[in-house]
Amino acid sequence: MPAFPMFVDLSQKSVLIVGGGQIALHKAKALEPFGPRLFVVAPDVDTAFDEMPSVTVRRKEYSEDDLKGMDMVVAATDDYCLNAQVAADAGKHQLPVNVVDEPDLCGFYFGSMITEGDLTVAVSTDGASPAAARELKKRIREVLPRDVEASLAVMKALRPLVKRVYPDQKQRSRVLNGLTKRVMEADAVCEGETEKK
Ligand SMILES: C[C@@]1(CC(=O)O)C2=NC(=C\c3[nH]c(c(CCC(=O)O)c3CC(=O)O)Cc3[nH]c(c(CC(=O)O)c3CCC(=O)O)/C=C3\N/C(=C\2)[C@@H](CCC(=O)O)[C@]3(C)CC(=O)O)/[C@H]1CCC(=O)O
Ligand SMILES: NC(=O)c1ccc[n+]([C@@H]2O[C@H](COP(=O)([O-])OP(=O)(O)OC[C@H]3O[C@@H](n4cnc5c(N)ncnc54)[C@H](O)[C@@H]3O)[C@@H](O)[C@H]2O)c1
Repeated sequence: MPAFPMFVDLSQKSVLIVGGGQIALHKAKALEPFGPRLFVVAPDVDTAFDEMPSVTVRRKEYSEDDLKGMDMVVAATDDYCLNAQVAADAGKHQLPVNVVDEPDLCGFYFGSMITEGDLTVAVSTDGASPAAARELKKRIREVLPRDVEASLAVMKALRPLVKRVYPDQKQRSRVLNGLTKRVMEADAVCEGETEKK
């Protein structure tokens, strides 16, 4: 059964990452744009974590106490038994857990993600093929308008005004759909002009 893609507000949330190597760092970088407080616990922690303001490092071995105050957990050590223990502890505390590369121990998966301003595209193959998820993400990125971030910023600014001017929901929906197409087309035209120069 495929997993449901739930877009969760992680700002003000605390995420524990157990493990401080390359894979833990990759997970931290994937989470960072979504604004959570990140806590990394491991005896050996990659120095790149020190450059990340949202990260608090605990240089020590994991213990169940580390779960206190957490909203979500990622197990990314190189020790399968420890990762399984983290998953079991998280279950006990009813915390959602991801164990890297171990779908059977996961309560949630990471998707293959594109983030551009307010846009998030996440591709999941439900673990069938992470390589295919990566390839599909690349292809999707190619068909996105180059300035999608700006288009969304314009639509976000216009939306309250349109809501005020068009109290009728159906009419408002038509106007917003029409405006969206025009804004995205205008971006495409500007892009062409920039390329000609
Ligand atoms: C999103 C991303 C991680 C991220 O970016 O954070 C991610 N895997 C990525 C890459 C990737 N992972 C692997 C390869 C090698 C090629 C291949 O195996 O296909 C590549 C490709 C590469 O590196 O080129 C190996 C691998 N991964 C899992 C297994 C276990 C198994 O298959 O049983 C194995 C085999 C280990 C072994 O061989 O022993 C399992 C999972 N990997 C997932 C996510 C979840 C399901 C995602 C989905 O729905 O498809 C899930 C279920 C759990 C999780 O980890 O969350 C990133 C997306 C691509 C991107 O955007 O770069
Ligand atoms: N590096 C890759 O490209 C890659 C790719 C796919 C899967 N993986 C898998 O992901 C896992 C992590 O890979 P990595 O490259 O980040 O490993 P790594 O060896 O760089 O890091 C392992 C981390 O686990 C920590 N750790 C060990 N015992 C601990 C304990 N008791 N408490 C807390 N932390 C502890 C270590 O301190 C270290 O920070 C491995 O199982 C690996 O097989 C790695």
